[in-house]
Amino acid sequence: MTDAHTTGTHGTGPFIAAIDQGTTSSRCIVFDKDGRIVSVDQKEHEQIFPKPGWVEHDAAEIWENVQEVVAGAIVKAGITSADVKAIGITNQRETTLLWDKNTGEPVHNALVWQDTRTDALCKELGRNVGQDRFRRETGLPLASYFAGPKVRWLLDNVEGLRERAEAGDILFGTMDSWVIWNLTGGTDGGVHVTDVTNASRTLLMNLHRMEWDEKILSSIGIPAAVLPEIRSSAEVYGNAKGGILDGVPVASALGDQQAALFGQTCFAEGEAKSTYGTGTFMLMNTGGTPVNSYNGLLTTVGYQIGDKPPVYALEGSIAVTGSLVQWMRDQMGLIKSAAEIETLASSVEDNGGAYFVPAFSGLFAPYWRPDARGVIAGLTRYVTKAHIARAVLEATAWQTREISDAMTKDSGVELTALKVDGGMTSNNLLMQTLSDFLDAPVVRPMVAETTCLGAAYAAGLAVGFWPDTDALRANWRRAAEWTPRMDADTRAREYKSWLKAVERTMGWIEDEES
Ligand SMILES: Nc1ncnc2c1ncn2[C@@H]1O[C@H](COP(=O)(O)OP(=O)(O)O)[C@@H](O)[C@H]1O
Ligand SMILES: O=P(O)(O)OC[C@H](O)CO
Repeated sequence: MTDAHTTGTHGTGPFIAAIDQGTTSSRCIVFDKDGRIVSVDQKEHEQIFPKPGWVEHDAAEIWENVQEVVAGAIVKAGITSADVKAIGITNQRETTLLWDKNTGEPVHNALVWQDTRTDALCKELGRNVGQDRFRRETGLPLASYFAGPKVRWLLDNVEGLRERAEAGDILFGTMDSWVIWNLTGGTDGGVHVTDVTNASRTLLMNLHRMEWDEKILSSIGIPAAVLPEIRSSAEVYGNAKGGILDGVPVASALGDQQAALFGQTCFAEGEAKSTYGTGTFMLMNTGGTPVNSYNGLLTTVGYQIGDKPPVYALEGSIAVTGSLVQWMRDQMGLIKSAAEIETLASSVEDNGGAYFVPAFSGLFAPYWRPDARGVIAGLTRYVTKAHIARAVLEATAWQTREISDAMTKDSGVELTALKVDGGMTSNNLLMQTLSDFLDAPVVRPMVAETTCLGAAYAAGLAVGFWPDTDALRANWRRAAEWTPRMDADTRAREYKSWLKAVERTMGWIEDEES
């Protein structure tokens, strides 16, 4: 690893504020013109697990927290709304909310992206409508991960909701829409919009036309009256009404993984980033045309700046990475803090023959198998908790390798380097392992908060705070780099064992159980 630190004093303003409404917390960061962090405020919200496989959030709590962290970040920065030229929004994607437009009340908790309650519904839709149709029109496989089936579940399961939705009283949104609607006035004239990146995660948007797909809407059974207007990722949707940022333009929205792609300045075709948090999401910029995936990736929108044409991306989504480390800490009690996994794993030379495939809620990319469940393979009496810790970290690295292989097959582009960010990238052993398994350099930027940075960049472009993407590229600075050290034979042998362990996870859940 090499270090190339540069820290400087913050500029004197003006500034851009970005709100990241994430899976576990909401945060607000104020950035200066050089893309440096001026202040941060963050608040966690409750994770609600009503049944196995169900995950919900209280959207009213989230909106309260968003207002708190925005005020917190502005106060910490010692500035006023006059110093803030625009607000950008980024968000956990797919998490689905319906609310009453007359009262502003959510009709149910939000159904979180990890929630698997729509598995059976997706199977039924696959039989009736066909998997291919969804792939072709929306770029996505039919899976419970995405928003559309969650909307249908709510309409079917909240009493009287379908009638209210058809009468035009109910609004649907992912968390970007919910935050923007509230920020711009809520029941007092709030704008009901989403951006192309978030819309591309619903299974409802036609990826080629960037419009809601009427045929798909009618086959899933969702009335068009609930849908937000689809807009670009960088334009002024409206001004904040009330609150500490009253009057400031709300000027960007991007799903958090697309925001990280933008914040990592992956503006050229073939550039890729991977974000290591609760889950891991690798995105590669594929330019102006959507690339079909035949290897289990998602075709998605990377970003769209104002009236410029959209830029597409290929994505590999991994459901469980950082959350496996949390599981080791909270459920197994094998470590006291997430950081301790590195010390434990470093106390042994290798995995001792153990491979851990964390298919806790099935496998996402590149398999899309809801019937898979977690497996620790290769156990002997020799294996210690330190070997398991090592296998936990290797699981994240091998899953990235599988996605990188799929990306090369789909795009024809060989990965020359991977830009990384997210909480797990503070783990040096993991980053070295990743570079070893990918056989490519792994690079981490100075500003690790690339998600908020991407939203700030898009908002700043929309209001002319930054002139163009070249100015943003100039802000990107390398903080650390890891290069491969593993020999090719070891890599090939280990990869084969990993793939064998993956095989063992499949088909654990029988049809009737799902
Ligand atoms: N040193 C570490 N080694 C491995 N995993 C870590 C480490 N530090 C944090 N994590 C994991 O990273 C995740 C938090 O990263 P973050 O980017 O904040 O996630 P998110 O945005 O998804 O909430 C947690 O799941 C945690 O277990
Ligand atoms: O909020 P995060 O960082 O866990 O990201 C969640 C993803 O957007 C889910 O697709």
